[in-house]
Amino acid sequence: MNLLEVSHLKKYYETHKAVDDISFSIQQGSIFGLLGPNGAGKTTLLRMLTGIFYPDEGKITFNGHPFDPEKDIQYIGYMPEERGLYKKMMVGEQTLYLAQLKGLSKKEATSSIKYWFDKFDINSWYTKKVDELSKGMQQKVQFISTVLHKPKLLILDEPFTGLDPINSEMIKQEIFNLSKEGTTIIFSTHRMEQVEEICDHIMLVNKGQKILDGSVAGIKQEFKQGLFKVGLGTMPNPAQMATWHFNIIETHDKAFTVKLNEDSTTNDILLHFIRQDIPVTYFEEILPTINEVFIKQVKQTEEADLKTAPVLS
Ligand SMILES: Nc1ncnc2c1ncn2[C@@H]1O[C@H](COP(=O)(O)OP(=O)(O)OP(=O)(O)O)[C@@H](O)[C@H]1O
Repeated sequence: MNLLEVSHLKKYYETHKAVDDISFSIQQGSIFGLLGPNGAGKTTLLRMLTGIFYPDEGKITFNGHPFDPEKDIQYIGYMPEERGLYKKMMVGEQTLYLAQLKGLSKKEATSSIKYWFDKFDINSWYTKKVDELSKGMQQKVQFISTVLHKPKLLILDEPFTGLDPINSEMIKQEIFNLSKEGTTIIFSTHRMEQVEEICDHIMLVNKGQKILDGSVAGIKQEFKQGLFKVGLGTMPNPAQMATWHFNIIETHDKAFTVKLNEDSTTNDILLHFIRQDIPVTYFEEILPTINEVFIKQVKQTEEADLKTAPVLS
């Protein structure tokens, strides 16, 4: 089931098209990565999904019905990139206030706060002012404040900024746990290695438009280039490497990166060595990283834009 369906969404700042006809859907429980270079329109899009902005055009369907920001906001948790805790308020008092704003009773809020503060072992922070916490500690409080009301849709904008590796790991595990329990997560970041580790689906936007949308595994398959790593037990001489089935791209000792030619198959690579009695110690397909796909796609749209731009005389 899709928790969110977005259809032909548009948002303009005067004449500038910040979000320009974007459509996509997100399955319940998915961890969906929203990617794009600076100024692509991600924040504008997230603000429409959280009811902060109304779209100029298009439709958002949330949990099977037309999105109603006033009613649905209690089912959404949004951790924006600019953090929004009140600096002079005590941590406990503040989390209680934020949970009640999201519709929890005082009793429910207190019990949820206890659960999360125990889990993160931060009970001693309860009576501290936000001001007295480090940036990373504030980040943890902000994360807790975003999930206290058990949102159906959790939107996290750069949730790991300022966190050390241990705290990043803790938050990452919580993201996985929440997804397993059925929470749908939109995760916006510029850190591509985190996208590979965390997301099951990604959407890439540039200049307000969607340029790629699919499962992480599917996108890696779509952009693969027939590259393989072959490890050999003995060093072949140049004549033993010569074949029309593949080209050698890189050599490291007895390990080779090869590019398969279009009419050949992976078995042709293996047979090439086996027939010559050269032992194959390992064989692995090299898939592109999401970072490589991101750079390739963004560059491609920039080049296409340059070609269609009017020539100034
Ligand atoms: N309040 C505003 N008024 C006018 N233009 C705006 C406003 N907010 C954003 N923009 C413009 O809209 C475009 C999209 O901005 P947005 O903040 O949504 O991008 P982003 O993808 O979140 O970028 P970043 O990764 O840098 O945070 C940019 O060109 C930006 O300059």
